[in-house]
Amino acid sequence: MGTSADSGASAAGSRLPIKVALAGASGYAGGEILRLLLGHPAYRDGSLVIGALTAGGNAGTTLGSHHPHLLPLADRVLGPTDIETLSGHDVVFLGLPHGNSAEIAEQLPESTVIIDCGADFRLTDADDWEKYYKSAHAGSWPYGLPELPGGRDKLVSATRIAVPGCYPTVSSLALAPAVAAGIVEPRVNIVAVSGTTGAGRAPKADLLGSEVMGSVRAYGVGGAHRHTPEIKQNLSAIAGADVTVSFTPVLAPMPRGILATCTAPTTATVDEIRAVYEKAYADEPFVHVLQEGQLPQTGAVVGSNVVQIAVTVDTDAGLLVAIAAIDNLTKGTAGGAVQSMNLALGLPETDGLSTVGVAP
Ligand SMILES: NC(=O)C1=CN([C@@H]2O[C@H](COP(=O)(O)OP(=O)(O)OC[C@H]3O[C@@H](n4cnc5c(N)ncnc54)[C@H](OP(=O)(O)O)[C@@H]3O)[C@@H](O)[C@H]2O)C=CC1
Ligand SMILES: CC(=O)N[C@@H](CCC(=O)OP(=O)(O)O)C(=O)O
Repeated sequence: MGTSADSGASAAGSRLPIKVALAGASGYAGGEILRLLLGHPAYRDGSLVIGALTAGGNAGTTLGSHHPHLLPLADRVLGPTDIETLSGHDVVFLGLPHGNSAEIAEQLPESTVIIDCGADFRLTDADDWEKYYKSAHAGSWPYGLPELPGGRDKLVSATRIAVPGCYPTVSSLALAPAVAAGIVEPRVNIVAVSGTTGAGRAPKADLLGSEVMGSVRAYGVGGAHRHTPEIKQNLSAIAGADVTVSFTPVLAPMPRGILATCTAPTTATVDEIRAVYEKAYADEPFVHVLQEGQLPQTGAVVGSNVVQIAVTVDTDAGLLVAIAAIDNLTKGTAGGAVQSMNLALGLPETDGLSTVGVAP
């Protein structure tokens, strides 16, 4: 890890107490950010304070009416998501639907650390953005995935951070070591099963309990899902050349978690591959490469910021098989956002983030 507690104390010290605002507090990502902040050592010792909390149509209601588990903040009334409410903070988290971040970001001072959980600033290629999001490209910001090669350096002292999508987080980390080491051909296939909180909280007919329970279904197939270019961007940057990505998301009847099964052609042995992964992630506090014979499961990472990864080789098929699990709301959004905040402010990177899940 590149950030020491000592340098953290001095960097954050220049802004103490750190005042944090959150836009989209009634949503799933917003609720999870607040859960993590309430357990953050800086909040507990008073050096981080939680300021404005905002929403869209739910402005004027209490946080507790949306997140009854966030008891210490239950009586807070959500404000409107506007510049007046969000000004005057050191850190502003944006947990808003895509397309809402740029207008807010451009009105806040450069010195404000803005951490966007939406997609608006993730893609560097304007054509990709326009093809998948059907709107004008707002630009790109440092990408909030420190475990990617060179990823951490971009976040230290950053004042604008784009938190990755949940599927790109798990898929990129599952494949990055193999791609970086050149032990797979640059053609990867990813099938990832997600819980329903990945779709957000806004009501949608095909996400009604009775539509989702007791059934598993693919969606966004055939390269249509907007996370395809994001995964391709990450892996191609690591490879230094184009990586072809086939990505198929699958919706499962569970609230949290993603299990991604990733394959790529290889001639390497399982021992060679394991050695590559163990070396790549040896110093990463949140990436756990499992022992031979163990397999990741979403139930083991609920509420934690951990990515569990297992790697093996299907020798008959000539394929590397990397399987990875995350909690989409923690490492897949809010945990990644808080980890990025820690790096940006020079706080210890792991502060407020558990490696211990909730099970069963
Ligand atoms: N859920 C996940 O696993 C992940 C989510 N993300 C991203 O995080 C962001 C938030 O997602 P999530 O929390 O799931 O979404 P939710 O639908 O659960 O929450 C959205 C939040 O934004 C507010 N909001 C909606 N429209 C507007 C608007 N026009 N102006 C102001 N506020 C508005 C909502 O307020 P109100 O209640 O008033 O409508 C709510 O607080 C999205 O960009 C999403 O893509 C990223 C990775 C994973
Ligand atoms: C289950 C489900 O619907 N998941 C969401 C992805 C959630 C996420 O990470 O996405 P963004 O931040 O890019 O919206 C989807 O497929 O659209």
